[in-house]
Parts: sequence; C-alpha cells; structure tokens
Amino acid sequence: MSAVTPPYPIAIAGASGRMGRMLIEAVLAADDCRLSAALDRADSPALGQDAAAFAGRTSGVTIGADLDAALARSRFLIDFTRPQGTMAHLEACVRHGVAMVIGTTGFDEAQKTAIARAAERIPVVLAPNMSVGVNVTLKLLELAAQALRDGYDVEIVEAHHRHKVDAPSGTALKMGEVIAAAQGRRLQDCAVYERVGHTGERPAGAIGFATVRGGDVVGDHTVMFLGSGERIEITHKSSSRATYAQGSLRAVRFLAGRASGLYDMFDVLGLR
Ligand SMILES: NC(=O)C1=CN([C@@H]2O[C@H](COP(=O)(O)OP(=O)(O)OC[C@H]3O[C@@H](n4cnc5c(N)ncnc54)[C@H](OP(=O)(O)O)[C@@H]3O)[C@@H](O)[C@H]2O)C=CC1
Ligand SMILES: O=C(O)C1=N[C@H](C(=O)O)C[C@H](O)C1
Repeated sequence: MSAVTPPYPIAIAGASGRMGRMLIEAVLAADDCRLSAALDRADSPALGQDAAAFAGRTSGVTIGADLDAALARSRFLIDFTRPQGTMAHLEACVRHGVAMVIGTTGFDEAQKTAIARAAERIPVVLAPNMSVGVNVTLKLLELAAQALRDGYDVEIVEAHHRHKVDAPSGTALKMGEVIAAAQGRRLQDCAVYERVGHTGERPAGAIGFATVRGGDVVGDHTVMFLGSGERIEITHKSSSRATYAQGSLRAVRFLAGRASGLYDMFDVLGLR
C-alpha cells in the first residue's frame, strides 16, 4: 500500500447494519477520516439512501452495491458483515490494494487461512473485538491463566442481543484461545461447547463455554477460574457499540502506510 495521508478515505461494508451505522457516525465525526463509500448487499432496501439518513443527517455518500467502484475511491475498507461477505470483500481489496479492518466473527479455518494469505499482499487488522477494554481483559486473562494453571477449572460465559447469529462469540473464542495458549495448550484440544443429559464429571483441563442470547445486550463476557474454596471471575461488559467503532478507526490509523501483514488489536494498541 502506497503512502496515504489524512483524511483517510474509508469505505464501510454492511452500512445499514448495527455496526455499519455506528462506524459511519464515527467516520463522519473524525477529523482525520473521510467517508468515501458505503456498501450493502445488492438486494438491500437501504440502497440509494444517504449513508447517514438513519441519523436524520446527510453525508453526501449514497449506499451502493458496486464494490469495485467503492474501492476505486477508497484506501481502507472496514468490514463488519458476515464471513461470506467478508471473503468477497477481501478478494476485491487485494485487487484494489485497499487495506482492511475486519471485525466480522464466525470464520472457519479455511476462511482464516484465506485472510492470512491475502494479508501477504495488503495490510489487514482482524480482531473479534475492537474495544480497548476487551483487549486489556485478554491481557489480564493471560496473566490469570498462567498463575492459575493447576487446580482451577475455566468456564467462559457470554451474553449478546437476540439478533446475534454466531455462538460462542468471537470474543469468547479468543478468550479461550488466549487462556489455552498461556497454559501451553490448544483450545481445540480442550474446548467443551455443549453439555446436555448425562454428561459425566467435568474433564480435567476442559475450557467450557456457555452462551446467553436475548434482548439488546451489547456484549458481556465473564471468565471464571473455579478452584477449591474460591473462584475468580473476570468480566467485561460493553454498554455501547461506539467502543468497537473507535477501535476500528484506531486500526485504520495503524494500517496507514503499512504495505502488508496480518495484525490484531494487540498490535494496534501496543499490548503485544
Ligand atoms: N470485532 C468487533 O469489535 C465486533 C464484531 N461484531 C461482528 O460484526 C458482524 C456484524 O455485526 P452487526 O453489525 O451486529 O450485524 P448486522 O446484521 O446488524 O449487520 C450486518 C451488515 O452486513 C450485511 N451483510 C450480511 N451478509 C452480507 C454479505 N454476504 N455480503 C455483504 N454484506 C452482508 C447486512 O446486510 P443485510 O441486512 O441486507 O443482511 C448488514 O448490513 C458480526 O459478525 C459480529 O459478530 C460486532 C460488534 C463488534
Ligand atoms: O455480534 C455482536 O454484537 C458482537 N460480536 C463480537 C463477538 O462475536 O465477539 C464482539 C462483541 O461481543 C459484539
């Protein structure tokens, strides 16, 4: 990616979604950013509307479905959509040399590999949670997991709004990965995602997940380290999606001027 100076021209995918709208407001409010395009699906009722119409404002950018036209006038694409949409956007970003900030969750292993391959050609920030608080919580979990390696059972409980389509959340899975790695293990070898019926006793070393869905919960995550005679609970609660949008703009600024590479919010926030 060649040098880019502010105001950074940013395209938003999933423009009429919960995060898309939050991102459009954040880009319009940031002095060093410029809304260059707003994208939605070809059959979206939002096509043809002003990108800020939902807020009763005018941005001068119309929501469209022409990905190539949008990327031709952009240097960054922020994508909070669905895995299938992200993969199509990724291929187009490589063709146009556009940097990507990916907040979408629910990727399978093949899709994660494709993102890593694309990041050999364009710079990409991929993170299941862009908030500063969650990423600091991940560091706390690393420390706790190292100190509580023996004799403590790990359970991760997450709650989200009734519209969320993937489970466990990308954040909960990342928490499990961070804890397992801090203990020299792999999440796929110890994760327990379901318990029903006669389960038998808890396997030693398991990392258990539980999912709550309902109402308008923005995003709650609690990790329990359950020992004999005590338990530690580390909780993060989001009360606004604005934190995810602000984190995404920090990711854009981090990517400006980088040629390629796959990064996460630890890189963006200097937490690695
Ligand atoms: N990393 C982070 O910090 C965060 C990540 N997320 C993740 O972001 C994603 C989006 O969340 P949210 O905004 O709540 O979801 P919404 O359903 O509200 O919005 C998704 C948007 O993407 C569009 N979309 C869906 N499928 C496709 C596709 N195949 N191609 C192009 N566009 C598509 C939708 O259009 P349509 O309505 O027409 O289907 C909609 O505009 C989820 O994966 C969620 O887990 C959410 C919050 C924070
Ligand atoms: O879908 C959501 O809303 C959220 N998704 C992300 C996830 O899956 O972890 C981040 C946040 O929890 C909100």
